[in-house]
Amino acid sequence: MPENQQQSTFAPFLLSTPQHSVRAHGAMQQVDATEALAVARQRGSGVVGLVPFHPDRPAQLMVPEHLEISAPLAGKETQLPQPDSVEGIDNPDFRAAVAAAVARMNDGELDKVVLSRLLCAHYGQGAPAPREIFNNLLVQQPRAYVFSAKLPGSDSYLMGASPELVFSTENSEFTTFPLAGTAAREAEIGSTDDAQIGEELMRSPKDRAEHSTVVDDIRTRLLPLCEDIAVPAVPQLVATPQLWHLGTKITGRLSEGLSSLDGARAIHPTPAICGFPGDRALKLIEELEDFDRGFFGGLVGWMDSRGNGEWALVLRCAEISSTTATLFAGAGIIAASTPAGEHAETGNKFGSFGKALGITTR
Ligand SMILES: C=C(O[C@@H]1C=C(C(=O)O)C=C[C@H]1O)C(=O)O
Repeated sequence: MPENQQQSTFAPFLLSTPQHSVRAHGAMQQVDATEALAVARQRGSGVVGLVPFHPDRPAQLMVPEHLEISAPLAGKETQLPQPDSVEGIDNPDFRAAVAAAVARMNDGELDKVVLSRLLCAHYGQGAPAPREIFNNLLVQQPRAYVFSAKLPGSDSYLMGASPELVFSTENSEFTTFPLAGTAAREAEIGSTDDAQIGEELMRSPKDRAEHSTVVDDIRTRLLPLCEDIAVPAVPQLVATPQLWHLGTKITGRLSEGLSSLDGARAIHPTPAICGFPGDRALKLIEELEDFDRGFFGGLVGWMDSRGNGEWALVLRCAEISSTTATLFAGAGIIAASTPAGEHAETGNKFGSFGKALGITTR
């Protein structure tokens, strides 16, 4: 099948987690957040979609004709053709932005900001088919929220393998599992050295400070919306095939009448992807980043007609057009951050999507 036909038959929305997969079929009705559940109920379906990073921008939510929930999707790994060039491996502007952010923190303006950058792979002969990239992600990132969504008004797809759950509910029980604090798994996976890198991350004052800023803010924002909440005092180590993260699994009971999307939007964007205080971090991101995040750093997910579902952070992702793959990666900056360190961290984060494409990212 010619590549463009293959792209057009790829599902408009797919999400596969270690527990199940969610696939949208048939015509998609665009809805706004206030009417989404009523429409889903009326059509005997659910809601799928994306919420942008910027809290003031409209969400891209759909009620599909059918919503199929089944077993996790299995992929098949393929080696993809190499791009002609990759732009952004070294990004001096990003290092300068980190230095500027650190100066603002030393002036007492804010505690944390997440700054991100792009890596663009150019394919003169046409980018690999979204289906093939998606299959590689499924095989390579088996514990992630692997997602693909067709972007509104274009032939491009946003896809990725996110390790981070922003909010899920099952009846009124909720879970949010923020990650913040990162180390590259540079030693052989499962070796003593690998474990030691994780332990060092657990003991790192810089990463623990970055992490508690996130957990404290999420607790503050959720308290008015829930009946009870349990926040572990100490984070745990969370592994992806490429990285160690600090993570805290927060659980509780949401007040009656609130959906999984209500919960997710109450804490989005968390300081794991924006910063603290949120309004100052958002302004600084707009000042220091030279591109529009769009859905990067937003939410991707689904819910059933009763509002139960799950919303993951749009991370470790790329936008795939007919001739390019644009990868996104960010890192939490605090006063103790260094430009070279955060540049290396974002290079490592590109690596998870980079593996699916078979490209070097640092
Ligand atoms: C911003 C990204 O990741 C986020 C930032 C992290 C950090 O700064 O340590 C860790 C996990 C994510 O919350 C990304 O992957 O692009």
